Amino acid sequence: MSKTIVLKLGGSVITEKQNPGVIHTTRLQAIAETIAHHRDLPLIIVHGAGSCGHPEAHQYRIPDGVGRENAAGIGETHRAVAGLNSTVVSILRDAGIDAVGVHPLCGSFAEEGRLISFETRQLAMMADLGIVPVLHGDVVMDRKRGGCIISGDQLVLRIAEGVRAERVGLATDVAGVLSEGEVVRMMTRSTADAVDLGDSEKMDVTGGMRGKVQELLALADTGIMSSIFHIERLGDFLAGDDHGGTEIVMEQL
Ligand SMILES: Nc1ncnc2c1ncn2[C@@H]1O[C@H](COP(=O)(O)OP(=O)(O)OP(=O)(O)O)[C@@H](O)[C@H]1O
Ligand SMILES: C=C(C)CCOP(=O)(O)O
Repeated sequence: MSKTIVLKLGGSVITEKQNPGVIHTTRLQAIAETIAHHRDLPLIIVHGAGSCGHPEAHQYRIPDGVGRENAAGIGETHRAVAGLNSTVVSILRDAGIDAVGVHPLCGSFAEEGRLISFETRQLAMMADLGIVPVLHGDVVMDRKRGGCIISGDQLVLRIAEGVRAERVGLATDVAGVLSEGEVVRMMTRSTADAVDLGDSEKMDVTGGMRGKVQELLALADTGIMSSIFHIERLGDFLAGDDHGGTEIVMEQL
C-alpha cells in the first residue's frame, strides 16, 4: 500500500450542472486553499465533467458509440472537459500546488466502455515527487464502440488499484450516499442493494450516484476502501478525520 491519496472532485461541485460551461471558480479557489494546507500529502486528483462535457457527450450521443457521423463529438467533448481541466489546474497552481493536467484521451484505450489500457506508474512517480497530477472524466477511443465516455469514477477505480492508494475520497454535493434522508455511514456490496440510488438529477451520461457506487464497490472488492463526502468536509478527509460521509468497504465474510 502506498501513501498516495486519490481525490475526486465531483462535476456537481466544480461546475454548475444546470448551466452548460459554467465553472464554479470561487468554489475551486476555496478547494485549492484547503488542498494547499495539506501540500505534503502525495495526491492524485481526478475531476468530473459536470456541465463541461456531459452536455456535449449527450448531444453527440457518445454513449451509443462513435462512427464517422458523430466522430466530431470526440473533439467537442474533449475540448469542453479539457478546458475545465485547464481552469482547475490553473487555480490549483495559483494556490501554490504543483498541479499538472493529464488527459485520459491521450494514451488510454477502452473496450465496451471499460479501460483496457491505462498506465498509472507515471502518476505514482509524480505524486512521490510532490507533483499533483490532475485527471478528468474523458472521451477515450474504444475498440468495439469507436469511442466511449470514461467517467472520473472509473478512473478513480483504475488509479487507486494501480497505485494501491492509501485513501480514496470522492467529494460531491451531497453529504454521502443517502437513504431516507440519512447518510449511510458504511456500505458493502450486500448492503448497497437496499439503498435507492437514483440517477443524478442533472444531465449525466455516466450513471450519477449509481455509477459512482458501482465503481467504488469494485474497488472495495480489491481491499481498498473509499469515502463519499460533502465538499465542505474536504479538509476533514485530507486530515484523516471523520468527514460525516459514506465509507464503501469490502464485504466481511
Ligand atoms: N441515494 C443517493 N444519495 C445521494 N445522492 C444521490 C442518491 N441518488 C441519487 N443521488 C444524486 O447523485 C448526485 C451526485 O452524483 P453526481 O454524478 O452528480 O456527482 P458528481 O461526482 O459530483 O458528478 P460527476 O459525475 O459529473 O463528477 C447527487 O447530487 C444526487 O442528486
Ligand atoms: C462526460 C465526460 C467527458 C466525462 C464524464 O466524467 P464524470 O463527470 O466523472 O462522469
